[in-house]
Amino acid sequence: MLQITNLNKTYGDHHALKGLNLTVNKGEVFCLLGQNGAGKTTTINISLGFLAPDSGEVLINGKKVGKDGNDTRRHIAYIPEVVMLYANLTAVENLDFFSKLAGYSYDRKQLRDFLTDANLQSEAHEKRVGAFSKGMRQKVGIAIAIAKNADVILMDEPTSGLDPRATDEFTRIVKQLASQGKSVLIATHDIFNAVSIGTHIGIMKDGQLLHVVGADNISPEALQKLYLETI
Ligand SMILES: Nc1ncnc2c1ncn2[C@@H]1O[C@H](COP(=O)(O)OP(=O)(O)OP(=O)(O)O)[C@@H](O)[C@H]1O
Repeated sequence: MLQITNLNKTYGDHHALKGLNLTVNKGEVFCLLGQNGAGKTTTINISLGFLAPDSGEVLINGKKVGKDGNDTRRHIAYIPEVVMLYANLTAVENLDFFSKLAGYSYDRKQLRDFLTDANLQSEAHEKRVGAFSKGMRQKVGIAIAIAKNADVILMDEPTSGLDPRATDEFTRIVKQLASQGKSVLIATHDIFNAVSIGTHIGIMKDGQLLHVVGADNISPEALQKLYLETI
């Protein structure tokens, strides 16, 4: 579970987060929409412990990011827009490397099973990732999150540059992760995908969350209208 309470962050005299409150319970997918500069990446970076807030706190399963750093890092995974992997290593080797960094050691079959769970086709498991598409790299990133047994998964712009089929596949995997009890926070500009992938959708402007809607209660058209009226 991810709980963000009254988070404030300034860069010089720019107030990037203004008392942000946001909760992602187990099994929820929270899509955070907002213009460039709304504060989405700042929120993710503070949640990961990369940046310290001026005030407020982020709790991962009840433990405070920063203060209980080792406890929170173990339970959180981050999938950036472009997943950074070692080009000369295979998918299995990359997964092995990043799993070991997180303190887990798996045999080859377990590693391949995680890649299969992330929907990476088996022919790609033993191939070097240098030539992988964005969608394939993302699947390795998801396999890393699964292998790490992260309860909270943060994603930045996961569907930008994915073709419709890859977006559909990605949507199914995220729903599966949520059905297993993960809490997923996705920063995105993709309004249509937010409605299909999210359980909740938040619209952020100038460091504040101005609306939170349940994805079941809104059509893509209505969300687009609300978004354009808000930002
Ligand atoms: N290191 C920094 N130094 C100064 N200002 C920053 C820094 N990082 C972010 N900002 C400013 O803080 C505000 C929020 O930025 P942030 O990157 O969190 O927004 P965002 O919603 O993620 O935008 P995008 O959709 O472009 O990724 C912006 O006005 C940005 O210019």
